[in-house]
Amino acid sequence: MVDYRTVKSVAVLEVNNPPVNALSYNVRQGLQDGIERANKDKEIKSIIIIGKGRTYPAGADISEFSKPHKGPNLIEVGLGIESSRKPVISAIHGTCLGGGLEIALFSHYRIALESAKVGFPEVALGLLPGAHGTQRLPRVAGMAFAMEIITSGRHVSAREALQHGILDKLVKGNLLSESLDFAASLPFSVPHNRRLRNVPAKGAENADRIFEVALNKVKQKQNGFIAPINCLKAVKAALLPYEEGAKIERELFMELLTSGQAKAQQYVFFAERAATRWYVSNEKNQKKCSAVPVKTTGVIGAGTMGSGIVVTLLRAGLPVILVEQDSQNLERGVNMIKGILQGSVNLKRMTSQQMNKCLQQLTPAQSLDSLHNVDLVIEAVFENLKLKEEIFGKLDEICKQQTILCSNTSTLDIDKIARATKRPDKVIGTHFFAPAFVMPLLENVYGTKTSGETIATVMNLGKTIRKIPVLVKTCHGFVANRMLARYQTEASFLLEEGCLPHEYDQVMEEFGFPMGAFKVGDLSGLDIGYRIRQELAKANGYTVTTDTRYIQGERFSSLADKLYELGRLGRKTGKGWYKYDRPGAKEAFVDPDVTDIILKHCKDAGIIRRKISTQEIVERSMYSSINEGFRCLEDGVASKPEDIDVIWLHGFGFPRYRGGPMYYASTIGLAEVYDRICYYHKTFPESSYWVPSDLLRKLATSGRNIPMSDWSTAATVNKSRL
Ligand SMILES: CCCCCCCC/C=C\C/C=C/C(=O)SCCNC(=O)CCNC(=O)[C@H](O)C(C)(C)COP(=O)(O)OP(=O)(O)OC[C@H]1O[C@@H](n2cnc3c(N)ncnc32)[C@H](O)[C@@H]1OP(=O)(O)O
Repeated sequence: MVDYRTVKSVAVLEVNNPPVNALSYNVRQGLQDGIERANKDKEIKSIIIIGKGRTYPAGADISEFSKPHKGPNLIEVGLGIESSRKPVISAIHGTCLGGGLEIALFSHYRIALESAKVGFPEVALGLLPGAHGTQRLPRVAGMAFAMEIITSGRHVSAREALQHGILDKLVKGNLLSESLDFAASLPFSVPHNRRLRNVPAKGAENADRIFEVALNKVKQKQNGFIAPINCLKAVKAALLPYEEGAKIERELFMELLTSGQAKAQQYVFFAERAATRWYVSNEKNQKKCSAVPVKTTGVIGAGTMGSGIVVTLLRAGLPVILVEQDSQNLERGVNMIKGILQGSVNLKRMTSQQMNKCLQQLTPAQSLDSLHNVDLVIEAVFENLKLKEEIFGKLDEICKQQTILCSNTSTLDIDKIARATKRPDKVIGTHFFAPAFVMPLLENVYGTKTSGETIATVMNLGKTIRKIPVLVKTCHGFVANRMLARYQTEASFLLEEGCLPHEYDQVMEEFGFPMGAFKVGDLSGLDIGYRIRQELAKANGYTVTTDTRYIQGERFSSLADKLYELGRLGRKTGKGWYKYDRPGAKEAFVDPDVTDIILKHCKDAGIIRRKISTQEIVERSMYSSINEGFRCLEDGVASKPEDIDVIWLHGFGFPRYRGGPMYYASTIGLAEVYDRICYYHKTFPESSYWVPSDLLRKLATSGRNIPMSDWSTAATVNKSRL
């Protein structure tokens, strides 16, 4: 794990733990042994720590946090490095992160390739840099920079790190030979100030103010997360004598390590990576199927979704032909695209030059014929099966044989859309989330006949356009909207039974969602849900009016439709579930008119309102969705619970520190979740989605604590084997 070799009078400790040289037990042991050995060897004058392969150590081994501790800990290894009598140089390339940067800061000198990045991403794992990182960074880079870097977790370029004193020298070319030259230029002993414990933290004079500003910022931007607050407290402790500060860091670290938040965030780290891996069958899976190259693309529909998708493709360097039949709509779409890109320039996320380059790649067109030669088309027209079938039929005639045809449908059956073509193997759903140029999720939806190659191509496309692609099987609503429907329906029933929109939203925002369901409704527009309900009714042969209380025996709330019919479409009309200062404004105010509408609705329907507890709001919103999540696993629509969690984290802003709905269920305990679902099923028999999922029942009543990794397999085995 750590190869020891000597080059002239220099000991080179090369960390060899692919893929990212994480500081696993064997690496820590190897570094400790190597430092001791080099110090004992009279021929050795200095020591270089370097990473083999793609990077200097990118941090502690995250998978070890949940296991019993083995070997020397990172602090012991670091202290051994710092107290080395012979100068230790960290030679950095790739991503020097977390524990890796701590090892570098224990070293006496840091030299790096210009392409390297450094950072403390622990905050994203619910932790703080607990091997004295919070004590050492302020000593080289100052309190303000340390607080910013440690609470944001951002990766800092080598050049910026040099400017802030984190690195001593940048080099090009061969890192080892540059480091050997650097070593040769050093004194034989370690100067006092190269041991960072001997140096005071910079910026002490303004520390209180810096702390307050930083604290306000994290409370605003990372509300609900405890790690950023502990990070700040730990950095502030760097003003104390070194040992005292390190003791405080340790206490704050241990508090985080044992918190549910850190465990959830570490679960998310691995879940996000697991979600990009896909397996449909022995023949259709990531290992066996390769993506085809996508060099040219087309998007159909220049509405909000279509335009957002175009921006996403353009930003990834892909040329796009945007097709919209109506010239005014096309012009509006192109202006929207320009506006979004200009917004990125204003926010300094891209340069004007980059924006112009993107726009040069955009070809507006009014006919589908212009798509004849593209590699991949994404249809983003209104959610209407007939319309989509018609478009796919035409595309099949127009596009070259190899073109992959994608639909941005959010609910419709991919198999039905595919049937409109003679190439069902090349038809797939690519469900983007609004706004498409912001939301990281891409829910890719395969149909019965979609080929492995097509799946591989859109999973690959997801990465190319910097989204998190998750693969699911077709069904009505797929995973995201199928589960969300439960969540939203329960929210609407809670309004009928006693909540007001702001009361409901406050509870779910305190749970950790960035916005409650009613604020989200106002943001998306109440016309969207209205049209979907009308389309669904048409497709299934029933009618929905503002008097409807039941649809095919199922309870239904027409409150949202009542608001729609009053022209309350949400933010865009300045009125929805809330009122706004003007159309398009963001700040929502409680509207007494909405309270009156709700109260009248309840009176007319003979509903007796009651006080609803926070617990009931959270349980009904989350457990109804979780029950549906288990059904998705049961049906094979989702292949693993991690996929569902990633969908909620990146599609709906589920709080990361709770891991995702399925992980959240595991922390509550499946037996408890199941009991409550049974209770709600008894209480609300007219909502069939409360019927407990078979899989959940199996898992909850097995008498064992079955790990999440076994939930999907449990869907296919019978109870006696659980
Ligand atoms: C008495 C108690 C005393 C306690 C004393 C001890 C106190 C201090 C202890 C610890 C403090 C230090 C904490 C840390 O260092 S936490 C870790 C900080 N580092 C990170 O968070 C980096 C995480 N990794 C990444 O961000 C990326 O992987 C990357 C930027 C390094 C590379 O990105 P990319 O090229 O896109 O690769 P992948 O992300 O796909 O990763 C490849 C592969 O590697 C796995 N992996 C990555 N990092 C780690 C890691 N740190 N630990 C374990 N595994 C890691 C990743 O899961 C992928 O695996 P695969 O999916 O199976 O391929």
